[in-house]
Amino acid sequence: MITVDEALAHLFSLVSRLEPETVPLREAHGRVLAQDAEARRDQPPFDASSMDGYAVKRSEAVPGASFDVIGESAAGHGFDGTVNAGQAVRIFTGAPVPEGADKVVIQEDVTRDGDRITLGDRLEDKPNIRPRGDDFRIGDRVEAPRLLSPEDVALLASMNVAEVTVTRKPKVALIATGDELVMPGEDPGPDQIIASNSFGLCALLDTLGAEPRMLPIAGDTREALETAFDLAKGADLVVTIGGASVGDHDLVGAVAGDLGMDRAFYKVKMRPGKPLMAGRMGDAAMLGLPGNPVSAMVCGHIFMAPMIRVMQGLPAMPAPRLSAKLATAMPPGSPREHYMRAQVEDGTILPERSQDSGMLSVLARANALLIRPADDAPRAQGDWVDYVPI
Ligand SMILES: Nc1nc2c(c(=O)[nH]1)N[C@H]1C(S)=C(S)[C@@H](COP(=O)(O)OP(=O)(O)OC[C@H]3O[C@@H](n4cnc5c(N)ncnc54)[C@H](O)[C@@H]3O)O[C@H]1N2
Ligand code: MOO
Repeated sequence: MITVDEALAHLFSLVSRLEPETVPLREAHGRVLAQDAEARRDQPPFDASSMDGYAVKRSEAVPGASFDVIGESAAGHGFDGTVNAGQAVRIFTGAPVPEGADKVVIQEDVTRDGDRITLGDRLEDKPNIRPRGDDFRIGDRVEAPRLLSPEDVALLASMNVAEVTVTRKPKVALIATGDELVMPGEDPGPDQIIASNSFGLCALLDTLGAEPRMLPIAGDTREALETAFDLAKGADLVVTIGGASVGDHDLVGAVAGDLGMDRAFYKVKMRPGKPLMAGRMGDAAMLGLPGNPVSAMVCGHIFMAPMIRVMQGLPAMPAPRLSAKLATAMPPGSPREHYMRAQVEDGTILPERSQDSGMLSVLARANALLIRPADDAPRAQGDWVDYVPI
């Protein structure tokens, strides 16, 4: 059996960055920038007022000073003339500051009488002006690779970037295997259960910005699996669920092998997730996940998600880890690296009482996978441990 780190190294060697494509900005959220995007203008494009008030010369803005109001500058409609000594222009937030003015006195500090204003006794020192290019300048870049957040999209819009070049979405085919499985909403027979893993993994793939495709459930026969692999053609990654262990009906490895899968490894020294397999299958990478529902989801976070990120052009990195203080002592760990379902709250982490890899209710209420290294020594309450947020 290989370690989790060794398995990840194999998985990274099975995938590479996909081709770039250009998409409208509206579709950029959650995509990974494949080419730097460049600001097409300065922002603000002119010295802009940050408040509603009066634009004057800063040197004249002293308590009690009076000015003639000679015009108005509103957002979208600037003032054409110049502000000279003793003059003010009525100005609104976002409007261009007129020539000659270098301060905006907020209207709360001003008394107006017709076209004459007088400043109050206590004035703010701030100019209340956002200088041209203060936010960004023409040619400034958002650098690739970058997973685009809603804030990035807002910035790109402001830069007048209407389209971005991003990595194409990884196409992922999901194959659930097992005669016992039926789809949610169907009527299960007495020995049957509902297929849950492909739904959880599809949802995870959605959040990762991939393009999942759920194939029909494949029964435990060679023919059914061959048909499923055939339907998966065209995918960048084929993910099978179940049938990975050593039982008489666990056929995934054998069928994939017969179909030409070049296996990189089988079995990882981890809990849950031991019977994991992976390899190359024609143009696609293949990841065989164990069927136990928690094992499949944990492997989704620990192995599938980092593979997707590499296909998107992001660096080859394990799932990001944080650390927290243990809320309780723990007995010695097991010989396999253990990803324990746990709850993190206010910087402390509490492992769930049940760590059965069939218990989805436990996984669903957990918000962390507490990582115990292989053969970990007993841990005291208050010890720092690593975890992967989920
Ligand atoms: N003799 C041994 N038995 C088992 C071993 C072992 O080393 N020696 N490993 C155990 C471990 S660890 C795991 S994990 C499981 C994995 O087995 P498979 O990948 O072959 O998965 P299945 O047998 O097909 O299913 C296991 C379990 O999960 C349910 N399942 C499967 N697919 C789904 C799905 N899409 N949605 C919901 N539930 C699913 C299935 O009904 C089984 O209950 O093997 C252990 N056995
Ligand atoms: O590895 Mo199994 O995934 O421990 O339940």
